[in-house]
Order: sequence, then C-alpha cells, then structure tokens
Amino acid sequence: MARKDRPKFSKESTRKALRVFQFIKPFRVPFGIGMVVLLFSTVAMLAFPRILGNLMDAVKSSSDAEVKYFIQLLIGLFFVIGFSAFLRIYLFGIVAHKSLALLKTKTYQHLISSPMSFFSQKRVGELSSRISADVSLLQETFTITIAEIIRQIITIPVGLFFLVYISGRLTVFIIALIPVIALIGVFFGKFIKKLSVIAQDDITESNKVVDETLHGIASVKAYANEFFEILRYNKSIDQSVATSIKRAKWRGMFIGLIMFVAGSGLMAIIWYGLHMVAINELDPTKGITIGELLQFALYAAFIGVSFGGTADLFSQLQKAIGATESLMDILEEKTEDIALTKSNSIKIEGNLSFNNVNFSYPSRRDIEVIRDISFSVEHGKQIAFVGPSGAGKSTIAALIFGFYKPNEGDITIDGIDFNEYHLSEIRSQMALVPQEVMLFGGTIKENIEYGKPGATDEEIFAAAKQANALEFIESFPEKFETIVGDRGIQLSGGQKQRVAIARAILRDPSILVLDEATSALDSESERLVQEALERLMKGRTSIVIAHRLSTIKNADKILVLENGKIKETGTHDELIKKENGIYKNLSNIQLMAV
Ligand SMILES: Nc1ncnc2c1ncn2[C@@H]1O[C@H](COP(=O)(O)OP(=O)(O)OP(=O)(O)O)[C@@H](O)[C@H]1O
Repeated sequence: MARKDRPKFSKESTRKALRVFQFIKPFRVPFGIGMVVLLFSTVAMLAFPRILGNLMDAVKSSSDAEVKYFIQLLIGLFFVIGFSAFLRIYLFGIVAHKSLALLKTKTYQHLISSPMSFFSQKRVGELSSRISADVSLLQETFTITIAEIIRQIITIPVGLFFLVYISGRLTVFIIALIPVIALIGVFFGKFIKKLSVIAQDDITESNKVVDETLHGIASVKAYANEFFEILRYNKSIDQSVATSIKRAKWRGMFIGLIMFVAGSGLMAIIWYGLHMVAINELDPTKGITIGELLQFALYAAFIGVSFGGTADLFSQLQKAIGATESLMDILEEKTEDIALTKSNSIKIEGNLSFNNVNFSYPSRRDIEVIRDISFSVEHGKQIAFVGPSGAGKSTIAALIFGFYKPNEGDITIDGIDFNEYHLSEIRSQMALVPQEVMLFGGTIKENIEYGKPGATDEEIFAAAKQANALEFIESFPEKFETIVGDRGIQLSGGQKQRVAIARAILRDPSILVLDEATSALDSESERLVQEALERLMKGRTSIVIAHRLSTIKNADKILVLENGKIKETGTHDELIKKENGIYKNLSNIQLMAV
C-alpha cells in the first residue's frame, strides 16, 4: 500500500489487525499455558523487592536464621523465575512459529487463488514482501512484544499498590512524576509512530526494487540499465536509512530524557526516604525501615522501567498492526473458486462460442479492448485469430480461460454458460501453449508432468515423443531428469515450446489455446514444432493466436481482429481473395518480409 493511502491507526484498523488472532486460535492451549506462566513469573518478579527488603531488615537486626531463610527464599524465587522464563519463551515460540506458518500458508493460498485482475493491479515484489517482511515483523510481536506488554500491565498496578502500602507520602513523589513522563511519552510517541510506518514502507519499497530487477534481470542487462537500477536501489536504501536514523534519533532522545527524569526522580525519593529512615530509627512507629526504602526504590524502578519501555512496545505494536492490516487486506480480496482436486467428472466436447462479448480490463475500465465479438467453433475444429498488435487476440485467450469476465455478452462451452461450470473443472479440460514458455526450475520430467500431476513415466515418455521432444531430451546425459531453468540447463526457444506441447498433450484437453511465438525458429525447429502442434491439435477444439499466417493456412476459420472488433471472417483461401482486405494486406506484408 502506498504511503499516502495508508489509513491512520484507527479503531477500524486495529480491529482488522486483531483478526490475526484467528491464526493463534488453533494453538490456544500452549498460548493459554504461556500466559499463565507469564503471569506467574511476573508475580514472582514482583515478590523480589519485598523479600530483598525483608532480608535487609533481617541483616540490620542481626537475625542469622531469618537471613538464611530469606536467602533460600530468594534462590527459590529465582529458580521459579528462570524456569518460567524458559517455559514462556518455549511455549510462545511454538505458538508464534506455528501460527505464523499458518498465516503464511493461508496468505499464499489466497494469493495464488486470486483472480488475474488482482495481479494486474499489484506488483509482484510488494506481494512477496507481504509474505516475508510483514510476517517476520509479526513474529517479533508474538514472541516478545505481547508478553512484554502483559508483563507491564501487571507490573505497573501491582508495583503502585506496594508503593502506596509502604509509604503513601513517598508515593506522592512518584505520582508527581507521572504527568511529566506521560507528556514526554505523548510528544515523542507521535513522531516515533509516524516514522515507524514510513520506515516499514521504505523497506517494502527497496525490496520491490530487488525483486523486480532480479525477476527481469535479462531486460536490465539488455538495456545496460545496471547503473540505473543501482541508483534506484541506492536511492530507496538511502531513504530508508534516513528514516531509520531519524527514528533512532527521536527514540534515543526519548529514552535518554525519560532515563534522566526517572533517575533524578528516584534520587529525590531516596533522599527523602533516607530522611524517613532516620525518623524511624528515633521512633520505630514512624517513618520507614531501610529495608522498606529499598523495597520502595526497587518497585519505583520497576515501574519506571515499565513506563520507559511502553513507548517502544507500543511503537512495535503499531508496526505490527500496520503489517497485519496489509496482510488482512490481501486475505479480504475475493479469490477465484478453486477446487483442490481436479475432478474430471464432466467431460466437455469443446464447442466454444462467444456471443456479443464486450470487455475492458478492470484496471482500465474506460477502454473497451473487445467489442461486440461473436464467433463459434465446434468440437475438433481449428479457429485462428490474426490482427495487428494490440488488436485483442491475447485478451480473447484470457477470456476463454475465465481469467476475466466479459462486461457484456456471454461465453458458452457445449452450449452451457461458462459461469455455470466450476472454474477449476473447466480449466482442467483446457490447455494453453503460451507465447513465452515459462519452465519451472525442476527437471524436464517435472515440467512435462505439470500438465497432469501424478502422470506415469510411460505417459510422460509418450507425450514427449508425440511432441517431438524425445530426441533432444535423450541427448542430455541426465535425460528426463535434466534440471532446467535457473540452476540447470537452458533450453532453446524451440525446445521449450516442445516441452510445453508435451505438457499440453499429457493434459489431453478438449480445448486448446495456442498463443503462437512471435520469434521465428529456424526451419528445422519450426518443422518439428509445427508437426508436434498438428498432432496436439488433432481431435481437439483449437484456438490459435497467429502471428505468422503461414501456420494457419489449414485453419477451419480465420477471424481478423482490429481494435477489438472482428473485421473479416473466412478461410485462408477466401480471405486472400478479398481485394483491399486486412488479411490480404497482412499476408502481402509478411510475404515481402520473407
Ligand atoms: N492486463 C491488462 N490490463 C489493461 N490493459 C491490457 C492488459 N492486457 C492487455 N491490455 C490492453 O488490451 C489491448 C489488447 O491487448 P492484447 O494483448 O489482447 O493484444 P494482442 O492482439 O494479443 O497483441 P499482440 O499481438 O501484441 O500480443 C491492448 O490495448 C493492451 O494494451
């Protein structure tokens, strides 16, 4: 979310952020036990000044038995404190890691099930940083911040109670300090809070640069834009450093000032307290003992430290609320209806028709890219779309897959409205051979298997063979197990296409969409790909988005698109005869180019 759009930390945003607790719910038992342990250790900690003070008085009255008793009690107390610290850290660790893992998986599941319209409006870098940076911020909150806040919520009132109990008069000193400290807190807190939000956004911004440029590294290098990107990254890092330093300065001033005010307050208390101790020594019914003064000073210090940490903790909490809110925003987006299992309960024939379809992309509602398009293609037939760049050919492919919904008109498959089908079910009977084949970093086998997860080795072998891919796969020493992509072998354009064709063959779809590659292959490669494609198209409804007219001469129907409208329809032979026709012109241009 851009900085300017970020809402203030309103009740609404906090309420939204609190929804993160739904992820803790499954781990409420260890969370509950952790809380009880936390309460217990806080109370144990609060008992420490009391016992220490009593020890001091026992030393003063030279009572050896009492001294021994209090020392043993203190050792026992620290055992309890130590053990509960272990238990609390361990239990909160379990809760934090497990609940955040759940949050991560849920967010990822949500992201990947989001419709294409969602992705066309978001940057990939920003989305992946949501899952990494925002979630790790929450980790700290769950493991440390929440526990600390609870500890302070107990320490402050219980400590105050002891203060009043020991000496009401000395407590007045402390109470006088509270408004001073609170004022400092409010003043500094506001700046620190604001800077924390900006710092978080800056981190997201610089992560985005890394993500985007590493994803598109080839473009960066091809344009020799390394320095441009380095500058862009440096700029975003500089900005983030500047904000963080500014934040550190304000935090430092705040903490320093509080320490000074609280420390001098404590000194004033001790000075006045010693005066009361002197009175007590003259008349034991008046004033306080030295042990009680020690107790008082320690409780006052406890409360002071708690107050001192409050601003920090709350700014931490604010950051966490910001991060949670962004995550919850993602979880609130509508997802597509994705089924876990691809059931082939229905088998479609593949009769496809568009009826008066109008469409504009959600991000650019005012521009209609598909205008009143109607066509139909019967089972097993081949239809081809041609037209200038930007005419809307790929958009038609996107509509066939249901990536977007038409604004008007309808799309039917076997005479049934597209929306009547379950999205995953209908997509499971379609296949796409895209323009730019994207292979996943894995083996060739895994890449082919992507068309039908769980396919047998025989099926994969047969698909590769039909796709004319067997020969080059077998030429690699590791054959089907050859790693491709990032950390493996890089396949040529024609080889990649054949892997994609094998993937589609394995899927055995009823409807096939071929987005023809724009870059021409050498003639041998071209022949192998074309042959594999013809095999793939046989017996299926095929929609070819053609860039080279030579490949669609045999199509049953060719639709010529221009500006989102169908301008000409017919077979190659019919269209080529049309004087001044768009197809004829395109054909002449391509012939001239050859
Ligand atoms: N995700 C998107 N959001 C907004 N507009 C888009 C999006 N994708 C494409 N467009 C626009 O829709 C129009 C049609 O684009 P489309 O990709 O369908 O054309 P095409 O005929 O396939 O072009 P090419 O032959 O160059 O691939 C173009 O004006 C394009 O700018």
